[in-house]
Amino acid sequence: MSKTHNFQGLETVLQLDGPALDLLELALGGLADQQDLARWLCAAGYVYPDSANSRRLLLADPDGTALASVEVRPSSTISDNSLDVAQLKPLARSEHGPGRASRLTSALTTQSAVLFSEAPTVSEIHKLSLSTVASQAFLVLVSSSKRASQTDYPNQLRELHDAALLAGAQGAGHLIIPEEADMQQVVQRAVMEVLYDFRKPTDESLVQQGLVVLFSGLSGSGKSTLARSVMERIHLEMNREAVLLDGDDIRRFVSKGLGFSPEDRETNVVRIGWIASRISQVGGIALCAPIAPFAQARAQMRALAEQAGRFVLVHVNTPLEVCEARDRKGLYAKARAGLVKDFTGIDSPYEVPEDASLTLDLSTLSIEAASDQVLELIRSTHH
Ligand SMILES: Nc1ncnc2c1ncn2[C@@H]1O[C@H](COP(=O)(O)OS(=O)(=O)O)[C@@H](OP(=O)(O)O)[C@H]1O
Ligand SMILES: Nc1ncnc2c1ncn2[C@@H]1O[C@H](COP(=O)(O)OP(=O)(O)O)[C@@H](O)[C@H]1O
Repeated sequence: MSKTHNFQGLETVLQLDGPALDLLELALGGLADQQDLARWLCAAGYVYPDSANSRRLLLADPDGTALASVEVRPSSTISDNSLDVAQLKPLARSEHGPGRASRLTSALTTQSAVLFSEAPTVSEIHKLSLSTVASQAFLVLVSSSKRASQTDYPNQLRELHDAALLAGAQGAGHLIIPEEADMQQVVQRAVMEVLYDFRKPTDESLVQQGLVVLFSGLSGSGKSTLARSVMERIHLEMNREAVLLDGDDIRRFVSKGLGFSPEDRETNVVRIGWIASRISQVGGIALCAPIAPFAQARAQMRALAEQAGRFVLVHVNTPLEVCEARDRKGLYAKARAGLVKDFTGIDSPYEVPEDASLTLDLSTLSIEAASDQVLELIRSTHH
């Protein structure tokens, strides 16, 4: 999610993520409307129209480098709950994203272009090399931000550059257009003359969508046991990559040193959310099994995950009495005796989720029956 803070105490800095950065770059290069950028900033919750009394913002990349400054004010169109942007000024060159050197961010004024939506096929290269105009052509791969974040994208770019060499074309580059921008308009602004348009209708179902599943519940409720069973079945039955981010492992390797105060728990859960969303971004399935007792941290995890792909929350609501009776680690006994403080369910709260896609009581359901339900949910979120 976006981060807003003051830069050297002077101006508000908005740290943008992938699609917003792509849109900013297009707007700076004259390929997208500044107004599209304003709408995106509002829709994604970066700025709120009613709180913007004409102010200057610095738009930064995730490293905090300010790429542009912009003035925003509430929209002059009364019905439009958005912002007007003015004076969008570049400050630094972008360095994020794949294939930086061959990325098109302003109009190709001198060359004619051949458009692709994936790496050129052998027959397309052949057709191109026979053409009398091939030597004037520039090959352009037109992609979305989502497509460009997939792991095979660098390969596609390499194949595009090879194709340009083989066909004797002028060169190759790629245009990354976020879903929020008008693709047709960007292409028209970027390319003066289209020699061939080899683009194929994009079938989104072919782009494997990532998923984050959060199993939240009390210690001993069965989160890890269930998540492990789900992971094995995803590998076997769906032939997909799934990674288990177990609460205990994360505490050992990622959140070592953190305790169980509400602040430390939030930090822990958001870290898991960040790692999970990176897995999801490349089409993987991340299964997370922390207690995650607080709604606020779960919401942050959801926001991170939904930027990358899908998110589902499974509430493992095995009753406290059962978890306590299991007490595999003896921690409930210690908590009751006051030897362990801030123990969830004893002297630290568990806020029951109101946004769970599934609620499973593992004192009455077998692991097989529970994992059947989770698998069904996962399949239904994957078309
Ligand atoms: N005070 C306190 N409260 C709750 N749990 C405690 C506590 N101290 C240690 N443990 C052990 O730590 C595991 C929970 O860690 P999590 O990272 O999942 O918790 S949280 O999401 O950050 O709230 C949890 O493991 P699981 O049983 O796998 O859930 C406990 O074994
Ligand atoms: N139906 C069930 N589902 C999940 N766990 C069960 C079930 N019945 C018994 N158990 C036992 O309960 C314990 C749950 O522990 P674990 O999966 O580590 O929970 P958590 O990760 O929520 O702390 C395990 O020892 C598991 O064998």
